[in-house]
Amino acid sequence: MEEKLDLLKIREQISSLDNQLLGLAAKRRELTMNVAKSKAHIIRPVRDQQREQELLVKLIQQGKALGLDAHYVTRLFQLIIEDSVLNQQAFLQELKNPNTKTPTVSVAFLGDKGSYSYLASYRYFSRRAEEIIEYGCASFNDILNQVESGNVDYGMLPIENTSSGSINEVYDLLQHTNLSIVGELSQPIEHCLLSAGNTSLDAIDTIYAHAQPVQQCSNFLNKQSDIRIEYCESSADAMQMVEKLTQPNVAVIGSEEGGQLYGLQALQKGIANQEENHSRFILVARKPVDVAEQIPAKTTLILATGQAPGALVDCLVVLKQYDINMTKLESRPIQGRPWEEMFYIDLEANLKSIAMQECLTKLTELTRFIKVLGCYPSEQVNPTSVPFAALHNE
Ligand SMILES: O=C(O)C(=O)C[C@]1(C(=O)O)C=C[C@@H](O)C=C1
Repeated sequence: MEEKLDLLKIREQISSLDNQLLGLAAKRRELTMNVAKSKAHIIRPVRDQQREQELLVKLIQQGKALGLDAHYVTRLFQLIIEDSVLNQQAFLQELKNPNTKTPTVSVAFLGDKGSYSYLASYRYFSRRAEEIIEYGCASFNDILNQVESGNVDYGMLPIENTSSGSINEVYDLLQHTNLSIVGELSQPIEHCLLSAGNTSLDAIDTIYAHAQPVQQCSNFLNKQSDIRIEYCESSADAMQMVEKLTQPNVAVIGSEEGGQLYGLQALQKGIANQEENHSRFILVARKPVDVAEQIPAKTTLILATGQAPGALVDCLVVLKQYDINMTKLESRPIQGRPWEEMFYIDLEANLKSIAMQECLTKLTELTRFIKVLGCYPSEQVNPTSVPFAALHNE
């Protein structure tokens, strides 16, 4: 009895400390927003990795004196700094594009509540809007139509995945749209096998899933004998189906978070081929945005070269001349022109920079067709590493 009382008391103390930690995290966030306001005036980059490293090294030393290990302190503060960077970026971006600031946004995404695109939409706008009007769509084409017609403000589209690669259908649709890419988001995708009610893996003979998760979980699925895959338009459709059937022999591939919306439980977690499974999403809108100078920007282009030997190489040499880094190069066939390719290129550059403008002029001379799909803030916050000596007591 005494032990139980003790446990309750200790837990109360822990909860009270956790609450204080949250209060401090909120105060820190407020201070970093003041930093962002100051950087808006003096036009300094949001990221200062030297300051981050000094901060981490000092915190590791202070943590050691308190009995906290270096890796724990590093991970904790890398996460806090990532939040700080992303919030500062969102703030500066709103300042640069005041017309885009609205408390309510309408977003079209693939599938219904609980789909990966639904979760990505909520995550992206958690820093940017107070309310989301959801618009679940049956296809990628429908998402673009909803934005193009003015029915919704934004469309969220998956573009690539670390295990299954590029999503070709989305690339092909981007060739023909007038919409602009205004944002990106990298979202961890944690596939689970979910079921309605109590059952076991052995009892499952039918799995409902979207084609992408099936591809990304092929190793797990190949190991299951006598399993039938029922393909669905989206992961949300698949989850709805399994919720409706409520049978012990059916399961669905989806996220645990999404499954909770349908009362589904995880039979097995982490079933993707690659442990680190991430999808990159792009956000499209009718009007392009400008990216604040303090933020790392990406510009996405599509271009078609002539059939001359080395035509693509000539374009890449121009990027090298202007010291512009390319983070992705994808090629897709051009409809009606057999064996000709359209190239999609992601560049680490702000469209409004002099280098990018001059580079575009040169690329235009070298290509048959060129179009800027958008310039948007890069959401990739690579954690600052700490020197080996700081981590290892030296
Ligand atoms: O000190 C700054 O300049 C900040 O922007 C704050 C902060 C932090 O959260 O500590 C965030 C980003 C920078 O890379 C460095 C530090």
